[in-house]
Amino acid sequence: MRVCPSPLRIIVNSSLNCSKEFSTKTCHSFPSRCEGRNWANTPVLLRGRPSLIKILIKRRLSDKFPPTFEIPVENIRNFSIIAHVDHGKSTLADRLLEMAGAIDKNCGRSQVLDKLQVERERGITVKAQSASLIYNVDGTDYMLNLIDTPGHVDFSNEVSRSLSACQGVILLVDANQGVQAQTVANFYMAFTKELVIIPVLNKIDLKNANPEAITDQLKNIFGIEENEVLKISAKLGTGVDAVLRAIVERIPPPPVNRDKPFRALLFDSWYDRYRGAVSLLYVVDGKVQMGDMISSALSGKLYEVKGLGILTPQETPVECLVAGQVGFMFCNMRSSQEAHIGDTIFHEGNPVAILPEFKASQPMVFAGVYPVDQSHHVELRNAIERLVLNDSAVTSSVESSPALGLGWRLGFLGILHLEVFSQRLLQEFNAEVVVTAPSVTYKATVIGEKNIKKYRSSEISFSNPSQFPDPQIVSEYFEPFVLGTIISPDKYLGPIMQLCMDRRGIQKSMQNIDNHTVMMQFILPLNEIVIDFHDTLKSVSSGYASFDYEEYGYFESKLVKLVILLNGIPVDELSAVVHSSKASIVGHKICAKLKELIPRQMVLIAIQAAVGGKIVARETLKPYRKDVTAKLYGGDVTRRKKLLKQQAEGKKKMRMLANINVPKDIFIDVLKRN
Ligand SMILES: Nc1nc2c(ncn2[C@@H]2O[C@H](COP(=O)(O)OP(=O)(O)OP(=O)(O)O)[C@@H](O)[C@H]2O)c(=O)[nH]1
Repeated sequence: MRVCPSPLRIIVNSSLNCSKEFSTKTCHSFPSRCEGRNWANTPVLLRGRPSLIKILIKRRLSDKFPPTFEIPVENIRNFSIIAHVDHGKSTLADRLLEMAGAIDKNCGRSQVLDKLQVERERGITVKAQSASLIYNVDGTDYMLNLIDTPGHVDFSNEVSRSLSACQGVILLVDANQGVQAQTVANFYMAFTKELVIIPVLNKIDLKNANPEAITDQLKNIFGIEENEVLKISAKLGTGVDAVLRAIVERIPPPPVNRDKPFRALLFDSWYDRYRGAVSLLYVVDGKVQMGDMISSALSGKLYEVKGLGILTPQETPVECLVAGQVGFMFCNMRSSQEAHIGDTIFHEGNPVAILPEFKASQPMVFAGVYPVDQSHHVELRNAIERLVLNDSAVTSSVESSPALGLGWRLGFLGILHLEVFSQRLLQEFNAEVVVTAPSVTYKATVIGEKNIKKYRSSEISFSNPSQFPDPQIVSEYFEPFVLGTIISPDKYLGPIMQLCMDRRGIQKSMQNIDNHTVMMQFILPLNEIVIDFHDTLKSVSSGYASFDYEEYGYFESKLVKLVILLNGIPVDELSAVVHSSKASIVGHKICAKLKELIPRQMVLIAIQAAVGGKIVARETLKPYRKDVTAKLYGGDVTRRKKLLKQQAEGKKKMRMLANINVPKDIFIDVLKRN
């Protein structure tokens, strides 16, 4: 808590949630003005005696949150809300927060737990967020630790990470759309972890909602009985109290022991300028207090606990965290790599059994990320390190490119993940980047003793087309496949089958989940789905089909390197690895797309695609000289200079490839098929 001199400005906590400011004439009106609102994080302008205001604030905070160790384990419930994209997870989280009094109904914000700018702009959750609520049922206070998770498949890592701190989940299903692909994936994720599943149908207020039919779907697919299903409207708040009661009644308290030595699972972290790495802990045994010396099982390093707190959903400091609780801790972890997701934290000199580390998701797509200006290399390195701390699914290694300089090859769970990451780099760290064409990781078996020695193994992996091994030294190439699940109304079956066949898919199964809806499984090459499969699927099914996928292993494939040449010079940054049957089609598409994307320049540009020295496609971009001052007849010289300056600024946004200026976003845009 910070108290500044007159006029008094009190910020109980610096991360603002309800950012309305208000002022009062005297401090005596403070309690009444604040009654019933969540003001713990609100900056308050007051005139009065600081000491009195401090007392009022403390009293109010302690009203809501008794010292955390006073809450018995049997009154704690840890749960996540899981669902398909847009089925209403964040809206339900808002209602739960409101009903528990953690946020004010009139604070003027929705989806309160979607804190990132990118989440608010895109209207999707990309980062799981926790909140601890105190909720009273029949005269007993319960501490509910809720985690709102993302719905998109590219962020499934966030869901599985969150579930490791929970004993139950709310499986939310849109009563209009019904069971979708991520509903199935999320259900099985919770089911295999043996968590209690509370099925909840949302959006029953919608005119087209059909709760009875969707209840049947839940029964057919998951064997969920009708009497287990709750029906709510998260938007209007209808039935949400029954959800809170079900959480208390159906989900068991965490299986923890407060008498054992301290042991906690580090399951999320973020970077703070002043405090370094902040870790989110699920305390499994014992308790941790301010000033304790703790150790990390993975690094063996020692730290002194400098701060502890719970998220309410604002950061609320506490003196200690006890077994069963979810809370944050900072302890002078200066380097981002020190806060390792899945690590076990314990008291110094008191080793404990290491908690099972959860299986990290493997990155599916890789792309080169380079600073727009090489002089910003160090700043970008720091930004990437800090962002990776908050997004543990991203992997990174250093790489360089003749055209783009020094950069990193980053691994992502999908294209949306890549786009969100680069958007966060810009918004949260002011780091503008060039992202190269995304690619998946291929494998090859190398032959010849000399070559095996050179590569140090007979099997090599590569994700960058520039590392494509010479076909003469390779006996087989392998590419990764996924098992895709598609759920759609049956009237779109034809176009969906056609799309999957076009993408080299093999049908594995088909099941009716009700009279109008089918669930299909296809084995698909990952490189055929990473870029635009989801968008195309949506467009062929008028938006009704949903898609989810999981790894299915590597299979032999006839791969070739499709080299793109600009005026005869090969450009690795634009080249791609493709199946031989698709080389010509993809080559024509890339050349046509490049013709569209590269601005006409003063020289003629030949755009060619080649496989093994044979040209498979060609486009020609005619020369053009743009005299921006041509329209000026006489007039002031400053106008002429202004136009030339604008033209020079435009050129700065271009990258030089094979002596040709190209827009910096060309690498991703060229792969988008539409
Ligand atoms: N009519 C109606 N609309 C709802 C209800 N619940 C949520 N919505 C709307 O559904 C849309 C998606 O809601 P969100 O809460 O963002 O969904 P989400 O599941 O958190 O979305 P992701 O995190 O992106 O997966 C928003 O426009 C909400 O206003 C409801 O009960 N009734």
